[in-house]
Amino acid sequence: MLQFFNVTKIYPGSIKALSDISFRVDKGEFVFLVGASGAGKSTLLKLLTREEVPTNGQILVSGKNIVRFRGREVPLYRRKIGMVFQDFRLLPNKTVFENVAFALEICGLSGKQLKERSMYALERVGMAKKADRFPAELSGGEAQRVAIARAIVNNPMLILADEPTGNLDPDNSLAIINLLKEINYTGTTVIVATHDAFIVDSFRQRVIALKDGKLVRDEESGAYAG
Ligand SMILES: Nc1ncnc2c1ncn2[C@@H]1O[C@H](COP(=O)(O)OP(=O)(O)OP(=O)(O)O)[C@@H](O)[C@H]1O
Repeated sequence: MLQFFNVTKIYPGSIKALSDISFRVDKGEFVFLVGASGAGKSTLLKLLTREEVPTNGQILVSGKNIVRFRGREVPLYRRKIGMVFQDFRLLPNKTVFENVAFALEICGLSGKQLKERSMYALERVGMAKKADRFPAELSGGEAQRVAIARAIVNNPMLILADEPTGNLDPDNSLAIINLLKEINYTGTTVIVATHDAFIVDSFRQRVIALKDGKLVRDEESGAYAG
């Protein structure tokens, strides 16, 4: 489903964030991307969302070289990816329902279908009953559930989560990763960047470890530390 070929990313100022990275993730896999702060995890995710382009190397997603995308290809590609962030990034002046529906509106959906699909996504994350609340009225765990509903409402092929448990306590962290696992069971590929050792050790999934921009470990059923 996605493949990195010898990807290097050098930011202005000669900062080498990623160095000669190659790996492949198949459809339906669940991957923890681990590494200390500054190891290059966010850069790798930004290459996948096409917020950044590699300095060298190629990235294939669903058979397409995303490095070569031009113009309209980029927003169309991004619609197929669900993003989840540490700080939730919900729109404060929109309700829970509106936050999720907004992702569909951008794609031109309206009316009954928009309502049904938004409510179904909220049901999947257990937040339908709070559809009319505003983000400020939610706990961190609830806010992250809504963010996940927003990420899945378009039926993405890929979910990228950048430190999704960074603002949550251990119980909520487990619940959020369990939710991402449930979504993964339905065939969506999931990549979670994290430095939460407790989470990684609890779930024992594939682990790709970065250190100083290099891929230093790729293990099935891995632990946080090698
Ligand atoms: N836009 C940028 N311009 C210049 N340097 C950058 C930029 N973004 C990241 N870097 C640098 O690239 C390296 C990798 O950063 P990155 O954010 O990918 O690491 P990370 O593993 O996600 O860290 P964290 O867990 O703290 O988010 C770091 O040295 C960082 O300072």
